[in-house]
Amino acid sequence: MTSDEHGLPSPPATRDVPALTGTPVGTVACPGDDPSEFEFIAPGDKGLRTGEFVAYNATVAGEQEAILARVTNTTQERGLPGEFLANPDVDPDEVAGALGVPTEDTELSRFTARTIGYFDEQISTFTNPRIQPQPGTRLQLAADAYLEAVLPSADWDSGSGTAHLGWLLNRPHGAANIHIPIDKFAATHLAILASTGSGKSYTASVLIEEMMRPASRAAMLVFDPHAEYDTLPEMRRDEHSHVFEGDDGYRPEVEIITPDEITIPIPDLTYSDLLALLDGPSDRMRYVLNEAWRDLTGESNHITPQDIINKCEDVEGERSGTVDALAWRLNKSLNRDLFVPAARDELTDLVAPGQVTVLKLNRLSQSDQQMLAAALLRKLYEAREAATRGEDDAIDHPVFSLFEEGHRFAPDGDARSLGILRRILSEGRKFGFGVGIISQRPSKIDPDVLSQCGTQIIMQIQNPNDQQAIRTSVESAGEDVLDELPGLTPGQAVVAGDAMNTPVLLNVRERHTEHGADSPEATKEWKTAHDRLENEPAGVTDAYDDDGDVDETPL
Ligand SMILES: Nc1ncnc2c1ncn2[C@@H]1O[C@H](COP(=O)(O)OP(=O)(O)OP(=O)(O)O)[C@@H](O)[C@H]1O
Repeated sequence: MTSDEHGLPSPPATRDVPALTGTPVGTVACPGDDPSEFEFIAPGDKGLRTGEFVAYNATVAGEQEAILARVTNTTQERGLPGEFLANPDVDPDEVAGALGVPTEDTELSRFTARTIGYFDEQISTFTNPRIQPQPGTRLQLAADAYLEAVLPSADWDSGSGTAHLGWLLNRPHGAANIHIPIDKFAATHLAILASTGSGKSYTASVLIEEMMRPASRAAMLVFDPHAEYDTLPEMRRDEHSHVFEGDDGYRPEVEIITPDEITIPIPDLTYSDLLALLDGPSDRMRYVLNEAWRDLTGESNHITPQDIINKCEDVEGERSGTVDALAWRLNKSLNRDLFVPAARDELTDLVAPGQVTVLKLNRLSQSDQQMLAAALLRKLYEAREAATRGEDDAIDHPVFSLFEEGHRFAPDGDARSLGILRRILSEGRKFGFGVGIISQRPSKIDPDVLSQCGTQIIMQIQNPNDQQAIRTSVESAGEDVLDELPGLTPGQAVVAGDAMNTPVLLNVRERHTEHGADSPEATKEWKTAHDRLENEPAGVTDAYDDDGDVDETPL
């Protein structure tokens, strides 16, 4: 492990690949079922687990190459006889003694491993030689420094920013750190998928912290329906200055936009947004509104609900029943604090380099959250398109947008935000617009959206439908890796896709800032709330009758 002057892990400094091999661990027994697989035997006490990396030497085109393989399965090869172990009164050591074998040698394991290949420094990725190791070939544990250098698809010489996500599972804390290239997942998008409570928002916060460090200074926008990212301003605290402060005095800006500050400008809506807001409009109402909206948006950047109603009246030529019905519907849906008349002409308050903006959407309905996302994403996307074409430099830097509860914004079904998200995910790379989708229900995400997320961080997933959705949408994670998902514990993840040369299992690192989304400790909070009620001064309504029963007086 390499670290900086503050002891923080730092990525490999050069493209030079360190030696692959390390401690001897086992011996190849035979080929496996699949042409890329082989089986090997190793003593049980070597601590090898599924997901671990082993290596062997082979001659490829006349050159000696060290070949990397991943352990995909493990079974017991030989242990103490079951009939003795079935009797709990018999000490296993006595059995081993009676058999004449030392206890530490009685466990042998048979492992299946899948060949990944040798690391080709010319093309900075693995090449599978498709040569099976001969039975009897010695295997070694792949060295930490080698794995740090070759697992992520980062170009260490380029000086591009990387995110320290954690360290390889099965290795000691911090022994083999994984730094993933930010440019890769910011360009071809990211998905963080896991069951509830498995560490999605924790991992997303680790990524945000990494992206906001001085080496990256990202422009980030977080759609946060559960107010889980409130603690990010801690990045600016002095105690974290060794992590987040640059030599030039840079510190990340954190803008937390609260629900009452969030607005949707009416001129930023489309005709179909308006229709979606209205309660069951008739065909005639649709026609009138369409005409009115086309005229109005061509004329002004400041539109009130009354302006729309007036324009509808112009289209009809009189205050008809259709206009009255539209007026009732428009007032009902648009006469709320959420909608404002003035178009958003400034986006730089929301996205700026070195700034993460968190939109706390917790008091908005799901359809309002989708409407807000649709209007804002369209604006941002247009700005990025214009900047890339050299037509406007309002947002002249890439943008990365993260969606908590991603299935709300890009559901496998209908949502105002789905169309623009699909577009950004398929074309955003050209315009420097990256998206991160976080979700506990991969099966409820639009399959096109999910399959366009080039890098995946997948944590524990139990639900078979969600596992299946990942299998069909995520090409890069092999069956052997996906089989691990149910057994992962919070904070453990599989990382696969564009940011990696091969999938890895890792422990996500600890956050520098506090985690803002811990589950409430229900029993403790009930007791505290009960004590508070008991000690309330006289005159305050008591939830309980004198006899201790709940007071059922109607409210
Ligand atoms: N890498 C980690 N290191 C330490 N603790 C972690 C890590 N990842 C998760 N945890 C712990 O696991 C718990 C759940 O994490 P988190 O809130 O991120 O889950 P989640 O998947 O986002 O859940 P939800 O779907 O309910 O929002 C947290 O209390 C957090 O403290």
